[in-house]
Amino acid sequence: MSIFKIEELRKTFTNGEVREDILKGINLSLEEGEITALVGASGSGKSTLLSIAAGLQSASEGQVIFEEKNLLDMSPTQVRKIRASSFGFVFQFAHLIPFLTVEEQLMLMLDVSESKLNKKQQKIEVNKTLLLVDMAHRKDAYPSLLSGGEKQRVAIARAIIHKPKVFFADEPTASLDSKRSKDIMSLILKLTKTFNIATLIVTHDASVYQESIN
Ligand SMILES: Nc1ncnc2c1ncn2[C@@H]1O[C@H](COP(=O)(O)OP(=O)(O)OP(=O)(O)O)[C@@H](O)[C@H]1O
Repeated sequence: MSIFKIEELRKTFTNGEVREDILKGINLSLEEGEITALVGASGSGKSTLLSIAAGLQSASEGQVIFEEKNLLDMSPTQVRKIRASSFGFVFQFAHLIPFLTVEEQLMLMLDVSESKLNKKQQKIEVNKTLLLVDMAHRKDAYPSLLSGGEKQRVAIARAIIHKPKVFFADEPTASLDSKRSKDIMSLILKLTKTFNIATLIVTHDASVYQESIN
C-alpha cells in the first residue's frame, strides 16, 4: 500500500479571460524507501504539483492521499499539523535563516515540529543528523560562511531531522555544479533508504538523477 498518492489531480489558473489548465489529471504514488523523480520542462507545472501535494495550495479537482486520508478534505490546521510532523522539504536554494547557526536552524525545526525532546536531547539529535549529512564540523557556522553544497546539506538535515515520512524536493541540485549535484543526490538516496522515507523529486533535468542513482 502506497503511503502517499495523487489521484486525477487537476489545477486550472484563470487570469482574466484566460483559463490555463496546468495539471491535467496527474496520478502518482510514492513508496517508502524509494525516490520518485518527476521530470518536466520549465513551466510544465512541477512546482504547482509539489505545493498541492504538500497541502500548500488547493487543487481544482482530484485527491492527495497521505496514509489513506485525503489532504484536500482536511482543515488548514489539520494539514499544517501533518506538514510539520510528517513532511520534509528542500528547494533549489537552501533558504537558511541568515542569523542562525547551523545548529540553531535544526533546533528551530525541532521546535516547529513540536518535538517531545528536551533541549539536551534536541542537541544530541541535531548532532546525529549533522553527522549523517557530513556537516557536524560546521555546526557553529552561519550560512554566509557555507558553500552552496554545504548549505543544501544543512537544508536537507533540517528537512529530515523530525523523521518525516514523505520528503519533497523541488530542483534540489539546480544551483549546484555537477559534482555537488551528484553528491547531494547520493545523500538524498542514502537518507531515503536509511529512514524508509517516500521521496518525491521534481526536476527539469533527469540526467544527474539517473547518473547518481544508477
Ligand atoms: N498562482 C498562479 N496564478 C496563475 N498562474 C500560475 C500561478 N502559479 C503558477 N502559474 C503558472 O503555472 C505554470 C506552471 O508553473 P510552475 O511554477 O508550477 O512550473 P514549473 O514546472 O515548476 O516551472 P520551473 O521549472 O520554471 O520552476 C506557469 O505557466 C505559471 O506561470
